[in-house]
Amino acid sequence: MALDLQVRDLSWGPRPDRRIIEAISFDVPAGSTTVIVGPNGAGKSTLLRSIYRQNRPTTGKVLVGGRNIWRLSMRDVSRLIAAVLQEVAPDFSFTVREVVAMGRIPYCRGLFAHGRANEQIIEKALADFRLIEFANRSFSRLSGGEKQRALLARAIVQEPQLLILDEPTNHLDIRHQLEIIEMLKRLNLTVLITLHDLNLAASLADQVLVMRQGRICAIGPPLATLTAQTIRSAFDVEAHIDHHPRTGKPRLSFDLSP
Ligand SMILES: Nc1ncnc2c1ncn2[C@@H]1O[C@H](COP(=O)(O)OP(=O)(O)OP(=O)(O)O)[C@@H](O)[C@H]1O
Repeated sequence: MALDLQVRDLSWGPRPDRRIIEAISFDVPAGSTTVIVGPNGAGKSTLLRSIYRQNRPTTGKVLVGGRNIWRLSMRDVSRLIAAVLQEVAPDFSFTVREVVAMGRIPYCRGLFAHGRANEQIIEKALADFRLIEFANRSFSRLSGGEKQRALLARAIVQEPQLLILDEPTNHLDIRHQLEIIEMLKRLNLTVLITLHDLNLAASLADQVLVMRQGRICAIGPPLATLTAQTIRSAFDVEAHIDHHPRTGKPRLSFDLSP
């Protein structure tokens, strides 16, 4: 069962006189996907960190399934929300299977998951993310894209109601990018994700949230938000938009403003 996310009047800054995100309010309906896009420094990662309890909001609140996440224990939050954020992946001296198994910690007493049900969940994620051949290898010896897939698998085995992902495709080759997008579409989860690739955003999103200078500058379905005008105002580039011949989704190409 997926739960909805409600973000209300959320602001955060490192100091009282410096706000990086300001007055952000939006909903992600249960089971749907919202993609956050915006130029470098717009505040996308800061917004995700403020939703995932890393930044205590300066103002506002975050509700998952109607529950204020700051009023829940960390264990309860870990059963509700899984996140793969931009922080450099720690140099774990664990195997890939062990890293993925850590996603089961919120459901276990010890550090590693035991029992048949846990093992099945972990093996399925290793297979879904094409990690079987790396399962017994040290996480620290993987390539950037392989690490990314292992961290995504760890988030999925957490069986969250809400999945928060910051640029999960940035190290992936095109095949793995498309596989991750297809997998996210199939999950019955509420997903909040940042992407720089506006074509991937158009293909995945039920809703697109466009950010600029710490604020929302557009929010709505891809066809209403990924317009030439919004893209010009957020990114200062010209966008040419047609439609993918098979899927009918918006297809975007860009050049610099004359
Ligand atoms: N803890 C912090 N203290 C001071 N400034 C910060 C802090 N965290 C982020 N910033 C600044 O806030 C702005 C927004 O950063 P953020 O990482 O949220 O942007 P972003 O939209 O995710 O960018 P990118 O697309 O480059 O990843 C940047 O100018 C960044 O330097």
